[in-house]
Amino acid sequence: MKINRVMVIGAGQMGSGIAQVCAQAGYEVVLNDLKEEFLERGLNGITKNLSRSVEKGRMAEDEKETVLRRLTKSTDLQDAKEVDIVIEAAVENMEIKTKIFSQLDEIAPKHAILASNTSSLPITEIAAATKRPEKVIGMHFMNPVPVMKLVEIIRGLATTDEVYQAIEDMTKSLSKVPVEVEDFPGFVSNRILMPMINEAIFTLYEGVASKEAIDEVMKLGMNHPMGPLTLADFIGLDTCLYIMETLHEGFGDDKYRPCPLLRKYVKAGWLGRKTGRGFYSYE
Ligand SMILES: CC(=O)CC(=O)SCCNC(=O)CCNC(=O)[C@H](O)C(C)(C)COP(=O)(O)OP(=O)(O)OC[C@H]1O[C@@H](n2cnc3c(N)ncnc32)[C@H](O)[C@@H]1OP(=O)(O)O
Ligand SMILES: NC(=O)C1=CN([C@@H]2O[C@H](COP(=O)(O)OP(=O)(O)OC[C@H]3O[C@@H](n4cnc5c(N)ncnc54)[C@H](OP(=O)(O)O)[C@@H]3O)[C@@H](O)[C@H]2O)C=CC1
Repeated sequence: MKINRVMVIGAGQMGSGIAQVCAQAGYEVVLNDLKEEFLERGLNGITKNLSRSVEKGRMAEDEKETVLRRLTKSTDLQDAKEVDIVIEAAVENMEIKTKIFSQLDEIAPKHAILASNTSSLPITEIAAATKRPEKVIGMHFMNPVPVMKLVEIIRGLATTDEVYQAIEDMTKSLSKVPVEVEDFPGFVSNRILMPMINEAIFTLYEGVASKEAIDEVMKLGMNHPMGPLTLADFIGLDTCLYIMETLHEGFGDDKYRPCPLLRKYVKAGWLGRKTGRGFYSYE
């Protein structure tokens, strides 16, 4: 299965990172979002990353221009007509994702793979919104995409070996390391990471320590590159809450109950770094 043309849906922090690494690996990339301004923001981020690589002498200026030329903007899903794979990285919401997948199923060529970068939602349920569940798969990148090596690959119940192999090959072509996991809520990464972050928020909520102290303990004591509250801000508190809700509902176990403080911050619109305020302020 030959993949040349890629559509990435969602030009947020994940979608723009995925578009960047795909373009750097030589794929033609259509980056789709609802509005032109989100695409501009995503492309500005990509340009900044590439410029930093040029400044550091890791990339030539003409290579940067070549990479940028491989990226096309789109605000119309109809642009999926000529791609070999779509990687969806819109918000972590089942209703939105299933709507996108059922539309893509009508638009994308028959041979096209429909992949989701979902952090936690069941791939089998997303696949059921299409008439090609055998070509639907989870391709879960980590944030920041240009830096992190892992891609978790999740098969839905109907995903074929051929489609799995194509995604594994593509992951390697992006200089990333594929790890296969089964389709259960949160997969492996967020089943382990997100309860740790949620517990850090409970620790703050219960007044056990200040936010700085909690982060310092995990950074200096456990050698984590970022403390859990800084990491939550980095991921996005809305995304953290969606993931906890998926774990809570999916396993029906109260050990996954989202911390009320997390809910409160999301209700306030304090979503972390992307909105300028979360547990910390970024203005
Ligand atoms: C929620 C989910 O579904 C799954 C997830 O993704 S969970 C989140 C997983 N990610 C993590 O846990 C990240 C934890 N944090 C880290 O690993 C590090 O703090 C970090 C890599 C983000 C930054 O590292 P740092 O050493 O503190 O900072 P810094 O020196 O500025 O950056 C290191 C390198 O990363 C690059 N980098 C940092 N942020 C970047 C970004 N957003 N985009 C591109 N490159 C970035 C820098 O340019 C730098 O590159 P060079 O060394 O080659 O110059
Ligand atoms: N943040 C992280 O660390 C990680 C996140 N993920 C997953 O990646 C996905 C995206 O997360 P992230 O990039 O952080 O989120 P962001 O909020 O940064 O970006 C999401 C983007 O998708 C756009 N969008 C929403 N609905 C649609 C739609 N119907 N069609 C096209 N674009 C749409 C949003 O626009 P608008 O602003 O208008 O809503 C926004 O620009 C989620 O599923 C998340 O769980 C996976 C790994 C790590």
